[in-house]
Amino acid sequence: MARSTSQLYLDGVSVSFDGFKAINDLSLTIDPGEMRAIIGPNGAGKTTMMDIITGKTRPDAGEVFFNGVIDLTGEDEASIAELGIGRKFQKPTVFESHTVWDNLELSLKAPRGPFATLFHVITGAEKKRIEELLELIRLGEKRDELAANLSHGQKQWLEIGMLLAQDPKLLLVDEPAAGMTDAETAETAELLKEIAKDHSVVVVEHDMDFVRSLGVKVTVLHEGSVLAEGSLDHVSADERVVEVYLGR
Ligand SMILES: Nc1ncnc2c1ncn2[C@@H]1O[C@H](COP(=O)(O)OP(=O)(O)OP(=O)(O)O)[C@@H](O)[C@H]1O
Repeated sequence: MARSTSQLYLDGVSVSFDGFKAINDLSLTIDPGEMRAIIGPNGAGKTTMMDIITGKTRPDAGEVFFNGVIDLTGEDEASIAELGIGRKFQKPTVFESHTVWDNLELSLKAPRGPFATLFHVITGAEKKRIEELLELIRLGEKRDELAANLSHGQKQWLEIGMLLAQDPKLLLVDEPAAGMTDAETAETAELLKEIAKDHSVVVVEHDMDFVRSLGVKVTVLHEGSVLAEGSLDHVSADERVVEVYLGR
């Protein structure tokens, strides 16, 4: 697909650590409003790819564009977040000693330095947005609960809600189902599908049942580049994918 109409565009991206090519001529395009699952063995370069997109790691070569025109290799982490790329790390990082509601309120995108945050009076529109987020992340009943008292899965959902409060265009989600109960995993797939109705989403995941339930195009990474791409059935039928990953 053309760069100009893409949400995220990587072309010929490489990065080495001490001479080892963690990302090797990687090319990948995500459409606006697309959800994509990224799978691949340990060390395939999934985390490094996310680090490059979010400005944590600079590529040695290649192009990385957001919204078709914004060269991310020229931006730092803070400005990339500001541009509308949200990243959810594997481990939830919510404010444990605050309530669910306050976690969301503190995350809302608003023009606020330290003083604005301290003296900010929440508007009706902001309250409505928090209500919407609470419903989406299945925590309406837990709004007054301290985040510390949530289950692992609920903390993951809260953090996803906190990212959404920033109004990102693209959400990068690293192994959301890890450590979740089966019921939470199934609910997380539904949640991501709802989010993908109006965001682009990139999900890295090892749980193949979870990936199947997302029902989206899958990219298999291996040794820093794309080994296969297509539906889960398509890539699962690829002998090379079975050999390096699925057959293990
Ligand atoms: N900062 C770094 N310095 C040196 N080597 C690194 C660095 N970051 C990543 N690597 C190496 O690059 C390779 C790719 O790692 P990466 O973490 O991106 O893989 P991954 O696909 O995310 O794996 P996993 O599924 O285990 O999370 C690995 O061999 C890793 O050891």
